[in-house]
Amino acid sequence: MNAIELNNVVKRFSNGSDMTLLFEDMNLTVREGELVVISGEEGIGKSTLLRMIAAMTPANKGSVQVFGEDLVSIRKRTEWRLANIGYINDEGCLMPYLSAKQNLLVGLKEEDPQYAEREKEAKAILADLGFSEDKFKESIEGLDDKHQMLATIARILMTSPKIILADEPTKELEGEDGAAVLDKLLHFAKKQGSTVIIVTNDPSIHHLADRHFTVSNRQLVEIDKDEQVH
Ligand SMILES: Nc1ncnc2c1ncn2[C@@H]1O[C@H](COP(=O)(O)OP(=O)(O)OP(=O)(O)O)[C@@H](O)[C@H]1O
Repeated sequence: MNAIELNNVVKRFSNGSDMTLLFEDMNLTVREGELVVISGEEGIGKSTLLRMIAAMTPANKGSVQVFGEDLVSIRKRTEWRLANIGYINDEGCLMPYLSAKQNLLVGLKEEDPQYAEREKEAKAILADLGFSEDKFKESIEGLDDKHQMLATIARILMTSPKIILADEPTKELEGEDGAAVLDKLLHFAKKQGSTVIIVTNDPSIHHLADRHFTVSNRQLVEIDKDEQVH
Protein backbone atom coordinates (compact mmCIF):
# COMPACT_ATOMS: atom_id res chain seq x y z
CA MET A 1 0.00 0.00 0.00
CA ASN A 2 1.10 3.56 -0.61
CA ALA A 3 1.61 5.45 2.62
CA ILE A 4 1.93 8.85 0.95
CA GLU A 5 0.82 10.08 -2.45
CA LEU A 6 1.18 13.61 -3.77
CA ASN A 7 -0.28 14.25 -7.19
CA ASN A 8 0.27 17.35 -9.32
CA VAL A 9 0.82 19.47 -6.24
CA VAL A 10 1.21 23.23 -6.51
CA LYS A 11 2.42 25.04 -3.38
CA ARG A 12 3.00 28.76 -3.10
CA PHE A 13 3.13 31.42 -0.43
CA SER A 14 2.12 35.03 -0.91
CA ASN A 15 3.55 37.83 1.20
CA GLY A 16 1.83 41.01 0.08
CA SER A 17 2.80 41.49 -3.57
CA ASP A 18 5.57 38.83 -3.36
CA MET A 19 4.82 35.28 -4.34
CA THR A 20 7.05 32.28 -3.69
CA LEU A 21 6.23 29.33 -5.92
CA LEU A 22 7.82 26.27 -4.31
CA PHE A 23 6.22 23.33 -6.12
CA GLU A 24 4.48 22.96 -9.45
CA ASP A 25 2.94 19.70 -10.69
CA MET A 26 5.00 17.88 -8.10
CA ASN A 27 4.49 14.15 -7.55
CA LEU A 28 5.69 11.75 -4.89
CA THR A 29 4.68 8.24 -3.93
CA VAL A 30 6.07 6.59 -0.81
CA ARG A 31 5.28 2.96 -0.04
CA GLU A 32 4.45 1.75 3.45
CA GLY A 33 7.63 1.05 5.46
CA GLU A 34 9.88 2.90 3.04
CA LEU A 35 12.69 5.24 4.12
CA VAL A 36 12.95 8.31 1.90
CA VAL A 37 15.58 11.03 2.21
CA ILE A 38 15.10 14.50 0.77
CA SER A 39 18.01 16.89 0.40
CA GLY A 40 18.46 20.22 -1.34
CA GLU A 41 19.35 23.87 -1.02
CA GLU A 42 18.07 26.13 1.73
CA GLY A 43 14.66 27.64 1.11
CA ILE A 44 13.75 25.26 -1.71
CA GLY A 45 10.69 23.90 0.09
CA LYS A 46 11.82 20.74 1.95
CA SER A 47 10.20 21.69 5.27
CA THR A 48 7.07 22.84 3.47
CA LEU A 49 6.81 19.43 1.81
CA LEU A 50 6.89 17.71 5.24
CA ARG A 51 4.35 20.21 6.57
CA MET A 52 1.98 19.43 3.68
CA ILE A 53 2.20 15.70 4.44
CA ALA A 54 1.52 16.44 8.13
CA ALA A 55 -1.60 18.46 7.17
CA MET A 56 0.01 21.57 8.66
CA THR A 57 -0.22 23.56 5.43
CA PRO A 58 -2.44 22.79 2.43
CA ALA A 59 -1.46 22.32 -1.21
CA ASN A 60 -2.85 25.10 -3.41
CA LYS A 61 -3.63 22.59 -6.18
CA GLY A 62 -3.39 18.85 -6.62
CA SER A 63 -3.88 16.23 -3.93
CA VAL A 64 -2.01 15.01 -0.87
CA GLN A 65 -3.09 11.59 0.36
CA VAL A 66 -1.91 9.69 3.41
CA PHE A 67 -2.93 6.03 3.56
CA GLY A 68 -5.55 6.74 0.90
CA GLU A 69 -7.11 9.63 2.75
CA ASP A 70 -7.16 13.02 1.03
CA LEU A 71 -5.90 15.55 3.58
CA VAL A 72 -8.37 18.17 2.33
CA SER A 73 -11.22 16.13 3.75
CA ILE A 74 -9.78 15.59 7.23
CA ARG A 75 -11.92 17.34 9.83
CA LYS A 76 -10.06 16.94 13.11
CA ARG A 77 -6.54 17.72 11.94
CA THR A 78 -4.84 17.77 15.33
CA GLU A 79 -6.32 14.40 16.32
CA TRP A 80 -5.51 12.96 12.90
CA ARG A 81 -1.91 14.18 13.20
CA LEU A 82 -1.48 12.77 16.69
CA ALA A 83 -2.80 9.40 15.54
CA ASN A 84 -0.74 9.14 12.36
CA ILE A 85 2.26 11.45 12.24
CA GLY A 86 5.41 11.74 14.34
CA TYR A 87 7.01 15.07 13.48
CA ILE A 88 10.60 15.54 14.55
CA ASN A 89 12.43 18.85 14.30
CA ASP A 90 14.94 20.71 16.40
CA GLU A 91 12.36 23.12 17.79
CA GLY A 92 11.54 20.34 20.24
CA CYS A 93 8.18 19.17 21.43
CA LEU A 94 9.33 18.62 25.01
CA MET A 95 8.73 20.49 28.24
CA PRO A 96 12.22 21.60 29.32
CA TYR A 97 11.64 21.47 33.07
CA LEU A 98 10.28 17.91 33.04
CA SER A 99 12.44 14.80 32.80
CA ALA A 100 12.58 12.66 29.66
CA LYS A 101 10.41 10.03 31.34
CA GLN A 102 7.86 12.63 32.52
CA ASN A 103 7.73 14.04 28.99
CA LEU A 104 6.92 10.60 27.63
CA LEU A 105 4.07 10.25 30.11
CA VAL A 106 2.56 13.73 29.74
CA GLY A 107 -1.22 13.58 29.99
CA LEU A 108 -1.23 10.50 32.22
CA LYS A 109 -1.76 10.50 35.98
CA GLU A 110 -0.17 7.92 38.26
CA GLU A 111 -3.63 6.67 39.29
CA ASP A 112 -4.67 6.05 35.65
CA PRO A 113 -5.09 2.32 34.97
CA GLN A 114 -2.76 2.42 31.96
CA TYR A 115 -0.02 4.36 33.80
CA ALA A 116 2.06 1.37 34.90
CA GLU A 117 2.05 -0.13 31.40
CA ARG A 118 2.93 3.18 29.72
CA GLU A 119 5.67 3.85 32.26
CA LYS A 120 7.17 0.45 31.49
CA GLU A 121 7.07 1.28 27.77
CA ALA A 122 8.63 4.71 28.35
CA LYS A 123 11.47 3.22 30.38
CA ALA A 124 12.07 0.52 27.77
CA ILE A 125 12.20 3.06 24.92
CA LEU A 126 14.55 5.37 26.83
CA ALA A 127 16.80 2.49 27.85
CA ASP A 128 16.90 1.23 24.26
CA LEU A 129 17.90 4.70 23.13
CA GLY A 130 20.81 4.58 25.54
CA PHE A 131 19.49 6.54 28.54
CA SER A 132 20.89 5.51 31.90
CA GLU A 133 18.54 5.56 34.95
CA ASP A 134 19.86 8.93 36.16
CA LYS A 135 19.66 10.43 32.64
CA PHE A 136 15.96 9.73 32.28
CA LYS A 137 15.26 11.46 35.59
CA GLU A 138 17.28 14.54 34.51
CA SER A 139 15.28 17.56 33.30
CA ILE A 140 15.38 18.05 29.52
CA GLU A 141 17.28 21.33 29.86
CA GLY A 142 19.94 19.51 31.88
CA LEU A 143 20.64 17.05 29.05
CA ASP A 144 23.22 17.47 26.30
CA ASP A 145 22.07 18.05 22.68
CA LYS A 146 22.34 14.38 21.77
CA HIS A 147 20.15 13.23 24.66
CA GLN A 148 17.67 16.06 24.04
CA MET A 149 17.24 14.83 20.48
CA LEU A 150 16.98 11.22 21.68
CA ALA A 151 14.29 12.30 24.17
CA THR A 152 12.40 14.00 21.33
CA ILE A 153 12.63 10.80 19.32
CA ALA A 154 11.50 8.74 22.33
CA ARG A 155 8.44 10.98 22.73
CA ILE A 156 7.55 10.43 19.07
CA LEU A 157 8.13 6.67 19.31
CA MET A 158 5.79 6.42 22.32
CA THR A 159 2.92 7.20 19.94
CA SER A 160 3.99 4.48 17.42
CA PRO A 161 3.31 6.78 14.46
CA LYS A 162 2.54 5.24 11.09
CA ILE A 163 4.58 8.00 9.48
CA ILE A 164 7.69 9.70 10.86
CA LEU A 165 8.65 13.02 9.33
CA ALA A 166 12.05 14.24 10.48
CA ASP A 167 13.23 17.72 9.53
CA GLU A 168 17.03 17.91 9.79
CA PRO A 169 17.09 15.74 12.93
CA THR A 170 20.86 15.76 13.24
CA LYS A 171 21.50 19.42 12.35
CA GLU A 172 22.62 20.37 15.86
CA LEU A 173 24.70 17.23 16.42
CA GLU A 174 28.32 16.62 15.53
CA GLY A 175 29.25 13.77 13.17
CA GLU A 176 29.20 10.55 15.20
CA ASP A 177 26.50 11.77 17.57
CA GLY A 178 24.25 12.55 14.63
CA ALA A 179 24.85 9.14 13.07
CA ALA A 180 24.17 7.37 16.39
CA VAL A 181 20.88 9.24 16.93
CA LEU A 182 19.74 8.51 13.43
CA ASP A 183 20.68 4.86 13.72
CA LYS A 184 18.43 4.56 16.79
CA LEU A 185 15.57 6.34 15.07
CA LEU A 186 15.75 4.12 12.00
CA HIS A 187 16.06 0.95 14.07
CA PHE A 188 12.83 1.79 15.91
CA ALA A 189 11.05 2.95 12.79
CA LYS A 190 11.77 -0.41 11.18
CA LYS A 191 10.67 -2.30 14.30
CA GLN A 192 7.39 -0.36 14.37
CA GLY A 193 6.90 -0.64 10.59
CA SER A 194 6.78 3.16 10.25
CA THR A 195 7.22 4.95 6.95
CA VAL A 196 9.94 7.58 7.26
CA ILE A 197 10.81 10.76 5.38
CA ILE A 198 13.97 12.52 6.52
CA VAL A 199 14.97 15.96 5.28
CA THR A 200 18.72 16.25 5.57
CA ASN A 201 21.80 17.38 3.71
CA ASP A 202 23.98 15.05 5.79
CA PRO A 203 25.60 12.78 3.18
CA SER A 204 26.26 10.03 5.73
CA ILE A 205 22.52 9.37 5.82
CA HIS A 206 21.86 9.22 2.11
CA HIS A 207 23.05 5.65 1.60
CA LEU A 208 20.63 4.39 4.28
CA ALA A 209 17.62 5.51 2.28
CA ASP A 210 15.51 3.28 0.08
CA ARG A 211 15.13 6.31 -2.17
CA HIS A 212 16.74 9.74 -2.20
CA PHE A 213 15.21 12.84 -3.78
CA THR A 214 16.21 16.43 -4.25
CA VAL A 215 14.14 19.42 -5.34
CA SER A 216 14.84 20.82 -8.77
CA ASN A 217 12.67 23.05 -10.94
CA ARG A 218 9.92 22.90 -8.31
CA GLN A 219 9.67 19.12 -8.55
CA LEU A 220 11.12 16.16 -6.70
CA VAL A 221 13.84 14.44 -8.65
CA GLU A 222 15.10 11.00 -7.63
CA ILE A 223 18.85 10.66 -7.24
CA ASP A 224 20.20 7.38 -8.49
CA LYS A 225 21.96 5.56 -5.60
CA ASP A 226 25.04 5.01 -7.79
CA GLU A 227 25.33 8.75 -8.40
CA GLN A 228 25.51 9.61 -4.71
CA VAL A 229 28.69 11.06 -3.37
CA HIS A 230 29.73 9.47 -0.07
N1 LIG B 1 4.12 30.15 6.21
C1 LIG B 1 4.87 30.74 5.28
N2 LIG B 1 4.53 31.95 4.78
C2 LIG B 1 5.27 32.54 3.83
N3 LIG B 1 6.38 32.01 3.30
C3 LIG B 1 6.78 30.82 3.75
C4 LIG B 1 6.04 30.12 4.77
N4 LIG B 1 6.68 28.94 5.02
C5 LIG B 1 7.76 28.91 4.22
N5 LIG B 1 7.82 30.03 3.47
C6 LIG B 1 8.86 30.34 2.48
O1 LIG B 1 9.00 29.25 1.59
C7 LIG B 1 10.37 29.03 1.27
C8 LIG B 1 10.74 27.59 1.55
O2 LIG B 1 10.76 27.36 2.93
P1 LIG B 1 11.12 25.91 3.55
O3 LIG B 1 11.34 26.13 5.00
O4 LIG B 1 10.09 24.95 3.13
O5 LIG B 1 12.48 25.58 2.81
P2 LIG B 1 13.59 24.51 3.16
O6 LIG B 1 14.02 23.91 1.88
O7 LIG B 1 13.10 23.60 4.23
O8 LIG B 1 14.75 25.43 3.69
P3 LIG B 1 15.62 25.35 5.03
O9 LIG B 1 16.70 24.40 4.75
O10 LIG B 1 16.09 26.76 5.18
O11 LIG B 1 14.68 24.94 6.15
C9 LIG B 1 11.16 30.04 2.08
O12 LIG B 1 11.49 31.11 1.23
C10 LIG B 1 10.21 30.48 3.15
O13 LIG B 1 10.45 31.80 3.51
